[in-house]
Amino acid sequence: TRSTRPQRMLKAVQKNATKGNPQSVISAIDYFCKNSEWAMNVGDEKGSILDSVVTEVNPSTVLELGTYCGYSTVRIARLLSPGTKLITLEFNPAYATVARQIIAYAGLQDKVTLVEGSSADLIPQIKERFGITTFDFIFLDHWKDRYLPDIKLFEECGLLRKGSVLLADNVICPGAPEYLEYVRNSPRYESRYYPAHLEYTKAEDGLEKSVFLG
Ligand SMILES: O=C(NCc1cccc(CNc2ccc3[nH]ncc3c2)c1)c1cc(-c2ccc(F)cc2)cc(O)c1O
Ligand SMILES: [Mg+2]
Repeated sequence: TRSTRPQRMLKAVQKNATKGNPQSVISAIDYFCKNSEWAMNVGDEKGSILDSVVTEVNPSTVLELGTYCGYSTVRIARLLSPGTKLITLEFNPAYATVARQIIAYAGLQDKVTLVEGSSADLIPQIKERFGITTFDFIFLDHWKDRYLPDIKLFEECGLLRKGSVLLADNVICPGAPEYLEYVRNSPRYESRYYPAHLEYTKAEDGLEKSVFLG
């Protein structure tokens, strides 16, 4: 049967990247998406903004919602201090299978815990399952209609502390209007929009960075 796009992306990584070299894995995926098939990775333009925010925060505890093929997982994990791990959550088992292999190819498997499941189920379990009190950095890149319910869930579960940084992909395209309205109008967040473009296209998109004020 015909391969899937994530499987073809994995093949491109295995063919064009150097094992254990995260930057070469990032470049191989971007090349594949620009020259072969578009895919919903955060991409190089928004990825550079992600890099700068992660570097600025230098987080000890990290959560990513929406692994897909692991592109942003690799971007984040390659920047973490030694001993720091990130938890990434993926609902689609086929995506998770490819992501594990791409993360391993980059040599970052020891810095990543990939959990299969949905945010609604996992978020309330995080404290007991992973011994985490609060997150320093959260990257939202899963179903766009889950951004708002999930940020409220983070608050309810006490997973945010004064200074926790949430970075949301696709706030323009496909869009997360209710989430934007919430973080931009809530007195509990300081929000800032980083304009960019939808990965590998000229369409407008951007990232919203929101700092929890406690
Ligand atoms: O929709 C998007 N991504 C989310 C997504 C999408 C599908 C499946 C999953 C399954 N993974 C999943 C689900 C629920 C979950 N709960 N907790 C974890 C978790 C994980 C996740 C997206 C779309 C576009 C886009 C498409 C088309 C177009 F024309 C323009 C733009 C661009 C992006 O950058 C995007 O990020
Ligand atoms: Mg995205």
